[in-house]
Amino acid sequence: MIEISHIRKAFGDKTILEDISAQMEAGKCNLIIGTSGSGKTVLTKCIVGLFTPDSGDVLYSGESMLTMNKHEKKLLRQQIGMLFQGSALFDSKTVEENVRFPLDMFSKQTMGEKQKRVDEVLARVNLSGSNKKYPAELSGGMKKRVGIARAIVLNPKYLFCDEPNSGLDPQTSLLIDKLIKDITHEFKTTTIVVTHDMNSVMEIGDHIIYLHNGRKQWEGSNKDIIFSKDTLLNNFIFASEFLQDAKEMRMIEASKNNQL
Ligand SMILES: Nc1ncnc2c1ncn2[C@@H]1O[C@H](COP(=O)(O)OP(=O)(O)OP(=O)(O)O)[C@@H](O)[C@H]1O
Repeated sequence: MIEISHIRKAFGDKTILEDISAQMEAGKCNLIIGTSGSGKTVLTKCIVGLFTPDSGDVLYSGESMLTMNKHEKKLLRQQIGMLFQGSALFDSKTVEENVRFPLDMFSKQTMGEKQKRVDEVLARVNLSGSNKKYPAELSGGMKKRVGIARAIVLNPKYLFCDEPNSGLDPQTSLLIDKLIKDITHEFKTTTIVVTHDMNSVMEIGDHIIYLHNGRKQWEGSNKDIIFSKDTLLNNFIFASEFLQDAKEMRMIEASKNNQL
């Protein structure tokens, strides 16, 4: 579990994050959502240690990241898998070289052991047989799956996904969401997904943190969201008439189910 407590971050005299506290639960998909510029990336960078908050704390399994020494931070980083926006693969490396990269950096495994692990994670993301391909030969969805394989190759406790659906068609987005959800539940990772994708919010949002102007405006699950009366959240999530109708239908469905 990751706990953030009273995080504040400013750049110069511009306050970006104000007093944000939340818990990211293990074995769950924790989503950070909000309009552009609301502070999602800055908050995520504070959580992974790329930015130091001006005040507040970030606790990984109860231990403050801010007071860790260099060695402890290095150990923590090895427990964090990251899926970057746009996948961030090395174009000059093959799929298997990309996926093996964290093992080359951090593990003392033999080449044979690394190969076995690479094959395992490629199979997990349904890319067996693509080992020798180069990123240029892959579709956007395949690149994301390579990115996911690389993010999980060290068996991370924490998995960060930055806008995993950006640039993907709706059908491929669903597959990527399903993969992230399954991996989270299967390996009990504490997964944090930064997203704009409303479908992801409803499909994989076990726990959602909604930021507005650098503050936590709302927190809850995808089930709570349909009944939320928070106007800002409603305007953000159910922006169009179509989505508003979908929300009403879900509310009717949910209340019917409760009556059964
Ligand atoms: N290194 C930085 N120095 C100064 N200001 C920054 C820095 N990084 C981000 N900001 C500012 O912080 C605010 C929040 O940015 P952030 O990137 O966290 O928003 P976001 O919610 O992730 O937006 P988007 O959805 O567009 O990615 C913006 O006003 C941005 O200009």
